[in-house]
Amino acid sequence: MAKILVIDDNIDICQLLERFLTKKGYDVETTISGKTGLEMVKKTFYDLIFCDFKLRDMEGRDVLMKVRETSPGTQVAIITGYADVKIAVEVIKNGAFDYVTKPLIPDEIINLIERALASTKANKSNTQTFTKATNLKSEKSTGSDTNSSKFLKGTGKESKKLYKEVALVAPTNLSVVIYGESGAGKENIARTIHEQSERAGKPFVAIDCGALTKELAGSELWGHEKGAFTGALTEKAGQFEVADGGTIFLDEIANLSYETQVGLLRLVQERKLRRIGGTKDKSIDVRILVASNEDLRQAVSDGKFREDLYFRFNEFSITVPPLRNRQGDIEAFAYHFLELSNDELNKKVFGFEQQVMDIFMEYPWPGNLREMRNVIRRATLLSDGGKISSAALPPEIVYARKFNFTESPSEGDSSGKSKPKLPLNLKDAAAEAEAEVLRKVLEEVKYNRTQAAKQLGIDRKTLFNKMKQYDL
Ligand SMILES: Nc1ncnc2c1ncn2[C@@H]1O[C@H](COP(=O)(O)OP(=O)(O)OP(=O)(O)O)[C@@H](O)[C@H]1O
Repeated sequence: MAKILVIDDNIDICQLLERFLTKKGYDVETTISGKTGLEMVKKTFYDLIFCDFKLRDMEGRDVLMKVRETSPGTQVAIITGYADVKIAVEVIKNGAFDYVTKPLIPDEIINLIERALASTKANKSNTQTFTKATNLKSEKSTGSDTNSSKFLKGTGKESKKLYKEVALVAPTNLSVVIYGESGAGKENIARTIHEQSERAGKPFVAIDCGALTKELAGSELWGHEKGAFTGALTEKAGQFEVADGGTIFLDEIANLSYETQVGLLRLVQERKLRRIGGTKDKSIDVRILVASNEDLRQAVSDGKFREDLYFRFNEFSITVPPLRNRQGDIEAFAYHFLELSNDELNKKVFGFEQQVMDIFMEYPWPGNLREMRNVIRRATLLSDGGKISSAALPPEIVYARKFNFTESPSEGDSSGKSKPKLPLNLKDAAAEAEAEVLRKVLEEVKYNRTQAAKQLGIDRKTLFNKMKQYDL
Protein backbone atom coordinates (compact mmCIF):
# COMPACT_ATOMS: atom_id res chain seq x y z
CA MET A 1 0.00 0.00 0.00
CA ALA A 2 1.47 3.37 -0.98
CA LYS A 3 2.41 5.55 1.99
CA ILE A 4 1.53 9.25 1.87
CA LEU A 5 2.49 12.03 4.27
CA VAL A 6 0.57 15.32 4.39
CA ILE A 7 2.37 18.35 5.87
CA ASP A 8 0.07 21.34 6.18
CA ASP A 9 -0.36 23.81 9.02
CA ASN A 10 -4.05 23.94 8.25
CA ILE A 11 -5.45 21.08 10.31
CA ASP A 12 -8.61 20.97 8.16
CA ILE A 13 -6.57 20.20 5.05
CA CYS A 14 -4.70 17.46 6.94
CA GLN A 15 -7.96 15.86 8.11
CA LEU A 16 -9.67 16.23 4.77
CA LEU A 17 -6.80 14.59 2.88
CA GLU A 18 -6.39 11.89 5.51
CA ARG A 19 -10.06 10.90 5.36
CA PHE A 20 -10.31 11.08 1.60
CA LEU A 21 -7.06 9.25 0.81
CA THR A 22 -7.56 6.55 3.45
CA LYS A 23 -10.92 5.80 1.83
CA LYS A 24 -9.11 5.49 -1.50
CA GLY A 25 -6.86 2.83 0.01
CA TYR A 26 -3.71 4.80 0.82
CA ASP A 27 -1.81 4.66 4.09
CA VAL A 28 -1.86 8.31 5.22
CA GLU A 29 -0.09 10.20 7.99
CA THR A 30 -0.31 13.92 8.67
CA THR A 31 1.47 16.67 10.57
CA ILE A 32 1.10 20.43 10.82
CA SER A 33 4.84 21.03 11.31
CA GLY A 34 7.59 20.96 8.67
CA LYS A 35 10.18 19.98 11.26
CA THR A 36 8.11 17.06 12.56
CA GLY A 37 7.47 16.01 8.97
CA LEU A 38 11.21 15.86 8.31
CA GLU A 39 11.72 13.75 11.45
CA MET A 40 9.02 11.37 10.20
CA VAL A 41 10.76 11.11 6.82
CA LYS A 42 13.96 10.04 8.57
CA LYS A 43 12.17 7.13 10.24
CA THR A 44 9.66 6.02 7.60
CA PHE A 45 9.73 5.79 3.82
CA TYR A 46 6.86 7.70 2.16
CA ASP A 47 6.08 7.24 -1.52
CA LEU A 48 4.64 10.72 -1.73
CA ILE A 49 4.49 13.84 0.43
CA PHE A 50 1.98 16.64 0.03
CA CYS A 51 3.57 19.72 1.57
CA ASP A 52 2.18 23.23 1.96
CA PHE A 53 4.28 25.94 0.30
CA LYS A 54 4.06 28.20 3.37
CA LEU A 55 4.20 26.38 6.69
CA ARG A 56 4.31 28.15 10.01
CA ASP A 57 7.72 26.80 10.98
CA MET A 58 9.35 26.28 7.58
CA GLU A 59 9.04 27.06 3.89
CA GLY A 60 7.73 24.23 1.73
CA ARG A 61 10.73 24.59 -0.58
CA ASP A 62 13.09 23.93 2.34
CA VAL A 63 11.13 20.82 3.30
CA LEU A 64 11.41 19.74 -0.33
CA MET A 65 15.20 20.24 -0.41
CA LYS A 66 15.66 18.29 2.84
CA VAL A 67 13.42 15.42 1.68
CA ARG A 68 15.43 15.18 -1.52
CA GLU A 69 18.57 14.73 0.57
CA THR A 70 17.22 12.28 3.14
CA SER A 71 14.83 10.31 0.98
CA PRO A 72 15.56 10.76 -2.75
CA GLY A 73 13.02 8.09 -3.73
CA THR A 74 10.13 10.06 -2.19
CA GLN A 75 8.05 12.22 -4.51
CA VAL A 76 6.99 15.63 -3.18
CA ALA A 77 3.95 17.62 -4.32
CA ILE A 78 3.66 21.21 -3.16
CA ILE A 79 0.32 22.70 -2.13
CA THR A 80 0.03 26.41 -2.87
CA GLY A 81 -2.60 28.95 -2.01
CA TYR A 82 -2.98 30.24 -5.52
CA ALA A 83 -1.94 29.33 -9.06
CA ASP A 84 1.38 31.02 -9.60
CA VAL A 85 3.48 29.82 -12.48
CA LYS A 86 6.61 31.21 -10.84
CA ILE A 87 6.11 29.07 -7.76
CA ALA A 88 5.29 26.09 -9.93
CA VAL A 89 8.44 26.48 -12.00
CA GLU A 90 10.55 27.07 -8.91
CA VAL A 91 9.34 24.04 -6.98
CA ILE A 92 9.52 21.79 -10.00
CA LYS A 93 13.06 22.95 -10.69
CA ASN A 94 13.92 22.18 -7.11
CA GLY A 95 12.74 18.64 -7.61
CA ALA A 96 9.05 18.65 -6.70
CA PHE A 97 6.99 16.19 -8.70
CA ASP A 98 4.17 18.66 -9.23
CA TYR A 99 2.10 21.26 -7.40
CA VAL A 100 -1.59 21.60 -6.57
CA THR A 101 -3.52 24.74 -5.74
CA LYS A 102 -6.16 25.25 -3.07
CA PRO A 103 -9.06 24.61 -3.02
CA LEU A 104 -8.01 21.00 -3.49
CA ILE A 105 -10.00 19.09 -6.07
CA PRO A 106 -10.34 15.33 -5.36
CA ASP A 107 -9.87 14.25 -9.00
CA GLU A 108 -6.73 16.35 -9.33
CA ILE A 109 -5.30 14.87 -6.15
CA ILE A 110 -5.96 11.30 -7.25
CA ASN A 111 -4.60 12.02 -10.70
CA LEU A 112 -1.42 13.49 -9.20
CA ILE A 113 -0.95 10.51 -6.87
CA GLU A 114 -1.36 8.05 -9.73
CA ARG A 115 1.14 9.93 -11.87
CA ALA A 116 3.64 10.21 -9.03
CA LEU A 117 3.45 6.51 -8.20
CA ALA A 118 3.65 5.54 -11.89
CA SER A 119 6.68 7.78 -12.36
CA THR A 120 8.47 6.16 -9.39
CA LYS A 121 7.70 2.74 -10.84
CA ALA A 122 8.90 3.77 -14.32
CA ASN A 123 12.14 5.20 -12.92
CA LYS A 124 12.81 1.94 -11.13
CA SER A 125 12.20 -0.26 -14.15
CA ASN A 126 14.00 2.06 -16.53
CA THR A 127 17.20 1.78 -14.58
CA GLN A 128 18.95 -0.89 -16.50
CA THR A 129 22.45 -1.68 -15.35
CA PHE A 130 24.91 -3.83 -17.16
CA THR A 131 28.44 -4.91 -16.57
CA LYS A 132 31.30 -4.12 -18.90
CA ALA A 133 34.73 -5.77 -19.05
CA THR A 134 35.75 -3.17 -16.50
CA ASN A 135 32.84 -3.84 -14.14
CA LEU A 136 31.56 -0.47 -15.22
CA LYS A 137 27.99 0.41 -14.36
CA SER A 138 26.10 2.42 -16.93
CA GLU A 139 22.56 3.45 -17.48
CA LYS A 140 21.13 3.17 -20.96
CA SER A 141 18.53 5.57 -22.19
CA THR A 142 15.19 3.87 -22.57
CA GLY A 143 13.49 6.03 -25.15
CA SER A 144 11.03 4.43 -27.47
CA ASP A 145 13.03 5.16 -30.61
CA THR A 146 15.30 2.63 -32.17
CA ASN A 147 18.30 4.86 -31.49
CA SER A 148 17.86 4.64 -27.74
CA SER A 149 20.80 2.26 -27.35
CA LYS A 150 23.02 4.95 -28.84
CA PHE A 151 22.46 7.16 -25.82
CA LEU A 152 23.65 6.82 -22.29
CA LYS A 153 22.02 8.58 -19.38
CA GLY A 154 24.84 8.30 -16.88
CA THR A 155 24.55 7.70 -13.18
CA GLY A 156 26.61 10.61 -11.77
CA LYS A 157 25.07 13.36 -9.67
CA GLU A 158 24.83 15.85 -12.57
CA SER A 159 23.29 13.30 -14.91
CA LYS A 160 20.72 12.20 -12.34
CA LYS A 161 19.70 15.81 -11.77
CA LEU A 162 19.41 16.38 -15.52
CA TYR A 163 17.19 13.35 -16.15
CA LYS A 164 15.07 14.12 -13.11
CA GLU A 165 14.28 17.52 -14.61
CA VAL A 166 13.57 15.86 -17.96
CA ALA A 167 11.19 13.39 -16.32
CA LEU A 168 9.40 16.23 -14.55
CA VAL A 169 8.83 18.47 -17.51
CA ALA A 170 8.37 15.85 -20.25
CA PRO A 171 4.75 14.88 -19.50
CA THR A 172 3.64 18.53 -19.37
CA ASN A 173 3.01 20.67 -22.42
CA LEU A 174 5.41 23.40 -21.26
CA SER A 175 7.87 25.01 -23.64
CA VAL A 176 11.43 24.41 -22.51
CA VAL A 177 14.64 26.33 -23.10
CA ILE A 178 17.56 23.89 -23.14
CA TYR A 179 20.88 25.50 -22.36
CA GLY A 180 24.26 23.88 -22.75
CA GLU A 181 27.59 24.10 -24.49
CA SER A 182 28.00 22.91 -28.03
CA GLY A 183 27.98 19.12 -28.29
CA ALA A 184 26.76 18.64 -24.70
CA GLY A 185 23.66 16.75 -25.85
CA LYS A 186 20.90 19.37 -26.04
CA GLU A 187 19.20 17.80 -29.04
CA ASN A 188 19.28 14.41 -27.39
CA ILE A 189 17.61 15.89 -24.32
CA ALA A 190 14.93 17.51 -26.50
CA ARG A 191 14.29 14.16 -28.16
CA THR A 192 14.09 12.46 -24.76
CA ILE A 193 11.52 15.02 -23.58
CA HIS A 194 9.47 14.29 -26.70
CA GLU A 195 9.74 10.54 -26.22
CA GLN A 196 8.67 10.76 -22.59
CA SER A 197 5.66 12.92 -23.45
CA GLU A 198 2.22 12.04 -24.73
CA ARG A 199 3.43 13.23 -28.11
CA ALA A 200 5.80 10.25 -28.45
CA GLY A 201 4.99 8.44 -31.66
CA LYS A 202 4.10 11.76 -33.32
CA PRO A 203 6.74 13.68 -35.33
CA PHE A 204 9.84 15.14 -33.71
CA VAL A 205 11.39 17.79 -35.96
CA ALA A 206 14.76 19.36 -35.19
CA ILE A 207 15.79 22.58 -36.90
CA ASP A 208 19.17 24.26 -36.74
CA CYS A 209 18.20 27.94 -36.75
CA GLY A 210 21.88 28.83 -37.15
CA ALA A 211 21.75 27.36 -40.65
CA LEU A 212 18.57 29.22 -41.69
CA THR A 213 19.17 32.37 -43.68
CA LYS A 214 16.65 35.20 -43.35
CA GLU A 215 15.38 34.42 -46.84
CA LEU A 216 15.08 30.68 -46.26
CA ALA A 217 13.60 30.77 -42.78
CA GLY A 218 9.99 31.68 -43.68
CA SER A 219 9.59 29.04 -46.35
CA GLU A 220 11.36 26.41 -44.22
CA LEU A 221 9.28 27.08 -41.10
CA TRP A 222 5.83 28.00 -42.44
CA GLY A 223 6.05 26.50 -45.97
CA HIS A 224 4.93 28.14 -49.21
CA GLU A 225 2.34 27.81 -51.94
CA LYS A 226 3.20 27.12 -55.55
CA GLY A 227 4.30 30.34 -57.27
CA ALA A 228 4.67 32.27 -54.00
CA PHE A 229 8.06 33.52 -55.20
CA THR A 230 10.44 32.91 -58.08
CA GLY A 231 11.60 29.33 -57.77
CA ALA A 232 8.56 28.12 -55.80
CA LEU A 233 7.69 25.58 -58.46
CA THR A 234 5.64 23.36 -56.16
CA GLU A 235 3.88 23.88 -52.85
CA LYS A 236 5.88 22.96 -49.75
CA ALA A 237 4.77 22.21 -46.20
CA GLY A 238 6.82 24.03 -43.56
CA GLN A 239 8.47 22.25 -40.65
CA PHE A 240 5.74 23.35 -38.23
CA GLU A 241 3.18 21.58 -40.40
CA VAL A 242 5.40 18.52 -40.56
CA ALA A 243 5.65 18.55 -36.75
CA ASP A 244 1.89 18.99 -36.22
CA GLY A 245 0.74 16.92 -33.24
CA GLY A 246 4.34 16.42 -32.14
CA THR A 247 7.32 18.46 -31.03
CA ILE A 248 9.56 20.93 -32.79
CA PHE A 249 13.09 21.57 -31.55
CA LEU A 250 14.59 24.92 -32.55
CA ASP A 251 18.33 24.76 -31.99
CA GLU A 252 20.42 27.96 -31.77
CA ILE A 253 17.22 29.95 -31.45
CA ALA A 254 19.07 33.24 -30.82
CA ASN A 255 20.21 33.16 -34.45
CA LEU A 256 16.74 33.71 -35.88
CA SER A 257 16.28 37.04 -37.64
CA TYR A 258 13.98 39.63 -36.10
CA GLU A 259 11.47 39.08 -38.90
CA THR A 260 11.30 35.36 -38.27
CA GLN A 261 10.95 35.98 -34.54
CA VAL A 262 7.86 38.09 -35.26
CA GLY A 263 6.35 35.25 -37.32
CA LEU A 264 7.17 32.79 -34.57
CA LEU A 265 5.52 34.95 -31.93
CA ARG A 266 2.33 35.04 -33.97
CA LEU A 267 2.39 31.29 -34.34
CA VAL A 268 3.02 30.75 -30.62
CA GLN A 269 0.25 33.16 -29.63
CA GLU A 270 -2.40 32.10 -32.10
CA ARG A 271 -1.32 28.52 -32.71
CA LYS A 272 -1.99 29.17 -36.39
CA LEU A 273 0.23 29.59 -39.40
CA ARG A 274 -0.12 30.75 -42.95
CA ARG A 275 2.16 29.50 -45.72
CA ILE A 276 4.02 32.12 -47.74
CA GLY A 277 1.74 33.09 -50.61
CA GLY A 278 -1.19 31.37 -48.89
CA THR A 279 -4.59 32.86 -48.11
CA LYS A 280 -5.78 30.56 -45.34
CA ASP A 281 -4.58 30.05 -41.77
CA LYS A 282 -4.01 26.52 -40.54
CA SER A 283 -4.30 25.53 -36.87
CA ILE A 284 -1.17 23.92 -35.50
CA ASP A 285 -0.63 21.90 -32.33
CA VAL A 286 3.10 21.72 -31.73
CA ARG A 287 5.11 21.67 -28.52
CA ILE A 288 8.12 23.94 -28.88
CA LEU A 289 11.50 23.15 -27.35
CA VAL A 290 14.36 25.56 -28.00
CA ALA A 291 18.08 25.45 -27.36
CA SER A 292 20.78 27.99 -27.07
CA ASN A 293 24.40 27.96 -26.06
CA GLU A 294 24.20 31.62 -25.13
CA ASP A 295 22.14 33.12 -22.34
CA LEU A 296 18.83 34.14 -23.91
CA ARG A 297 18.24 36.81 -21.24
CA GLN A 298 21.49 38.36 -22.35
CA ALA A 299 20.35 38.14 -25.98
CA VAL A 300 17.16 39.95 -24.88
CA SER A 301 19.14 42.70 -23.12
CA ASP A 302 21.38 43.02 -26.17
CA GLY A 303 18.27 43.56 -28.31
CA LYS A 304 19.02 40.40 -30.32
CA PHE A 305 16.05 38.43 -29.13
CA ARG A 306 12.45 39.52 -28.52
CA GLU A 307 11.51 39.62 -24.86
CA ASP A 308 7.90 38.51 -25.47
CA LEU A 309 9.13 35.46 -27.35
CA TYR A 310 11.64 34.68 -24.61
CA PHE A 311 8.85 34.68 -21.99
CA ARG A 312 6.73 32.41 -24.17
CA PHE A 313 9.55 29.88 -24.46
CA ASN A 314 10.95 30.15 -20.96
CA GLU A 315 8.17 28.27 -19.18
CA PHE A 316 10.85 25.88 -17.97
CA SER A 317 14.58 25.69 -18.53
CA ILE A 318 17.08 22.87 -18.34
CA THR A 319 20.85 23.09 -18.47
CA VAL A 320 22.72 20.16 -19.94
CA PRO A 321 26.00 20.02 -17.99
CA PRO A 322 29.27 20.08 -19.90
CA LEU A 323 31.06 16.73 -20.06
CA ARG A 324 33.85 17.93 -17.73
CA ASN A 325 31.23 18.35 -14.99
CA ARG A 326 30.02 14.78 -15.49
CA GLN A 327 33.22 13.28 -14.08
CA GLY A 328 31.38 10.34 -12.57
CA ASP A 329 30.24 9.32 -16.06
CA ILE A 330 33.32 9.96 -18.21
CA GLU A 331 34.46 6.36 -18.08
CA ALA A 332 30.97 5.11 -18.90
CA PHE A 333 30.68 7.49 -21.88
CA ALA A 334 34.15 6.42 -23.11
CA TYR A 335 33.18 2.73 -23.10
CA HIS A 336 29.85 3.54 -24.64
CA PHE A 337 31.46 5.36 -27.57
CA LEU A 338 34.03 2.56 -27.90
CA GLU A 339 31.20 0.05 -28.23
CA LEU A 340 29.49 2.19 -30.90
CA SER A 341 32.77 2.68 -32.78
CA ASN A 342 33.58 -1.05 -32.70
CA ASP A 343 30.15 -1.78 -34.21
CA GLU A 344 30.41 0.95 -36.80
CA LEU A 345 34.00 0.18 -37.88
CA ASN A 346 33.80 -3.57 -37.41
CA LYS A 347 36.67 -3.55 -34.91
CA LYS A 348 37.34 -5.42 -31.68
CA VAL A 349 39.15 -2.90 -29.53
CA PHE A 350 38.30 -3.87 -25.98
CA GLY A 351 39.30 -1.04 -23.68
CA PHE A 352 41.59 1.85 -22.80
CA GLU A 353 45.03 1.91 -21.24
CA GLN A 354 44.94 3.50 -17.78
CA GLN A 355 46.93 6.50 -19.05
CA VAL A 356 44.23 7.20 -21.65
CA MET A 357 41.51 7.12 -19.01
CA ASP A 358 43.57 9.53 -16.86
CA ILE A 359 43.86 11.88 -19.82
CA PHE A 360 40.10 11.67 -20.41
CA MET A 361 39.41 12.52 -16.78
CA GLU A 362 41.62 15.59 -16.85
CA TYR A 363 40.82 16.93 -20.31
CA PRO A 364 38.18 19.74 -20.25
CA TRP A 365 36.33 18.47 -23.35
CA PRO A 366 35.35 21.83 -24.88
CA GLY A 367 33.42 19.99 -27.62
CA ASN A 368 31.74 17.77 -25.02
CA LEU A 369 30.12 14.45 -26.02
CA ARG A 370 30.49 15.15 -29.72
CA GLU A 371 34.23 15.64 -29.28
CA MET A 372 34.61 12.51 -27.17
CA ARG A 373 32.67 10.43 -29.66
CA ASN A 374 34.91 11.66 -32.50
CA VAL A 375 38.13 11.17 -30.52
CA ILE A 376 37.18 7.60 -29.66
CA ARG A 377 36.01 6.79 -33.15
CA ARG A 378 39.34 7.98 -34.53
CA ALA A 379 41.32 6.11 -31.85
CA THR A 380 39.34 2.92 -32.53
CA LEU A 381 40.13 3.20 -36.22
CA LEU A 382 43.84 3.67 -35.49
CA SER A 383 44.04 0.77 -33.02
CA ASP A 384 44.63 -2.85 -34.05
CA GLY A 385 42.59 -4.56 -31.37
CA GLY A 386 43.82 -4.67 -27.76
CA LYS A 387 43.43 -1.45 -25.81
CA ILE A 388 43.51 2.14 -26.99
CA SER A 389 46.82 3.80 -26.07
CA SER A 390 47.64 7.51 -25.87
CA ALA A 391 49.41 7.24 -29.24
CA ALA A 392 45.96 6.92 -30.85
CA LEU A 393 44.75 10.21 -29.33
CA PRO A 394 45.05 13.58 -31.06
CA PRO A 395 48.13 15.45 -29.76
CA GLU A 396 46.10 18.40 -28.47
CA ILE A 397 44.35 16.13 -25.99
CA VAL A 398 47.54 14.51 -24.72
CA TYR A 399 49.27 17.90 -24.75
CA ALA A 400 46.44 19.57 -22.77
CA ARG A 401 47.54 17.58 -19.70
CA LYS A 402 50.75 19.56 -19.50
CA PHE A 403 48.74 22.67 -18.67
CA ASN A 404 47.10 21.12 -15.67
CA PHE A 405 49.06 23.15 -13.15
CA THR A 406 46.37 24.42 -10.82
CA GLU A 407 44.68 22.87 -7.85
CA SER A 408 41.03 22.12 -8.36
CA PRO A 409 38.63 20.31 -6.10
CA SER A 410 37.34 17.16 -7.69
CA GLU A 411 33.95 17.41 -9.33
CA GLY A 412 31.47 14.75 -10.30
CA ASP A 413 29.36 12.28 -8.44
CA SER A 414 29.20 11.82 -4.76
CA SER A 415 30.71 8.36 -4.74
CA GLY A 416 33.41 9.61 -2.41
CA LYS A 417 36.17 8.17 -4.61
CA SER A 418 39.07 10.53 -5.10
CA LYS A 419 38.94 12.03 -8.57
CA PRO A 420 41.82 13.34 -10.66
CA LYS A 421 42.23 17.09 -10.58
CA LEU A 422 40.68 19.06 -13.40
CA PRO A 423 42.48 21.71 -15.38
CA LEU A 424 41.35 25.08 -14.08
CA ASN A 425 41.19 28.08 -16.37
CA LEU A 426 40.52 31.66 -15.32
CA LYS A 427 36.78 31.36 -15.92
CA ASP A 428 36.52 28.23 -13.77
CA ALA A 429 38.60 29.88 -11.05
CA ALA A 430 36.28 32.90 -10.98
CA ALA A 431 33.22 30.65 -10.88
CA GLU A 432 34.68 28.67 -8.01
CA ALA A 433 35.44 31.79 -6.01
CA GLU A 434 31.88 32.99 -6.63
CA ALA A 435 30.40 29.66 -5.54
CA GLU A 436 32.50 29.75 -2.39
CA VAL A 437 31.29 33.24 -1.42
CA LEU A 438 27.68 32.24 -2.11
CA ARG A 439 28.04 29.10 0.00
CA LYS A 440 29.51 31.03 2.94
CA VAL A 441 26.85 33.75 2.88
CA LEU A 442 24.04 31.22 2.52
CA GLU A 443 25.33 29.24 5.49
CA GLU A 444 25.69 32.43 7.51
CA VAL A 445 22.05 33.40 6.94
CA LYS A 446 20.81 29.79 7.23
CA TYR A 447 19.78 29.74 3.59
CA ASN A 448 17.39 32.66 3.95
CA ARG A 449 17.48 33.81 0.33
CA THR A 450 16.13 37.29 0.90
CA GLN A 451 18.86 38.02 3.43
CA ALA A 452 21.53 36.33 1.35
CA ALA A 453 20.57 38.33 -1.75
CA LYS A 454 20.65 41.54 0.29
CA GLN A 455 24.04 40.75 1.74
CA LEU A 456 25.44 39.83 -1.67
CA GLY A 457 23.97 42.92 -3.35
CA ILE A 458 22.06 40.92 -5.97
CA ASP A 459 18.36 40.28 -6.51
CA ARG A 460 16.69 37.04 -5.39
CA LYS A 461 16.27 35.77 -8.93
CA THR A 462 19.97 36.13 -9.68
CA LEU A 463 20.74 34.40 -6.40
CA PHE A 464 18.35 31.59 -7.25
CA ASN A 465 19.93 31.12 -10.69
CA LYS A 466 23.40 31.06 -9.21
CA MET A 467 22.37 28.54 -6.53
CA LYS A 468 21.05 26.35 -9.29
CA GLN A 469 24.17 26.87 -11.42
CA TYR A 470 26.49 25.89 -8.57
CA ASP A 471 24.15 23.29 -7.15
CA LEU A 472 24.07 24.97 -3.72
N1 LIG B 1 23.41 10.87 -23.73
C1 LIG B 1 24.19 10.64 -24.79
N2 LIG B 1 24.79 9.45 -24.94
C2 LIG B 1 25.59 9.22 -26.00
N3 LIG B 1 25.83 10.10 -26.96
C3 LIG B 1 25.26 11.30 -26.86
C4 LIG B 1 24.40 11.63 -25.76
N4 LIG B 1 23.96 12.91 -25.93
C5 LIG B 1 24.52 13.35 -27.06
N5 LIG B 1 25.29 12.39 -27.63
C6 LIG B 1 26.05 12.50 -28.87
O1 LIG B 1 26.82 13.70 -28.81
C7 LIG B 1 26.72 14.42 -30.03
C8 LIG B 1 26.17 15.82 -29.76
O2 LIG B 1 24.85 15.69 -29.28
P1 LIG B 1 23.72 16.79 -29.58
O3 LIG B 1 23.63 17.07 -31.04
O4 LIG B 1 22.50 16.35 -28.87
O5 LIG B 1 24.41 18.02 -28.85
P2 LIG B 1 23.98 19.55 -28.91
O6 LIG B 1 24.27 20.11 -27.57
O7 LIG B 1 22.60 19.68 -29.43
O8 LIG B 1 25.02 20.08 -29.95
P3 LIG B 1 25.03 21.53 -30.71
O9 LIG B 1 25.29 22.55 -29.67
O10 LIG B 1 26.21 21.42 -31.60
O11 LIG B 1 23.74 21.64 -31.41
C9 LIG B 1 25.85 13.60 -30.94
O12 LIG B 1 26.69 12.84 -31.77
C10 LIG B 1 25.10 12.66 -30.04
O13 LIG B 1 24.87 11.44 -30.68
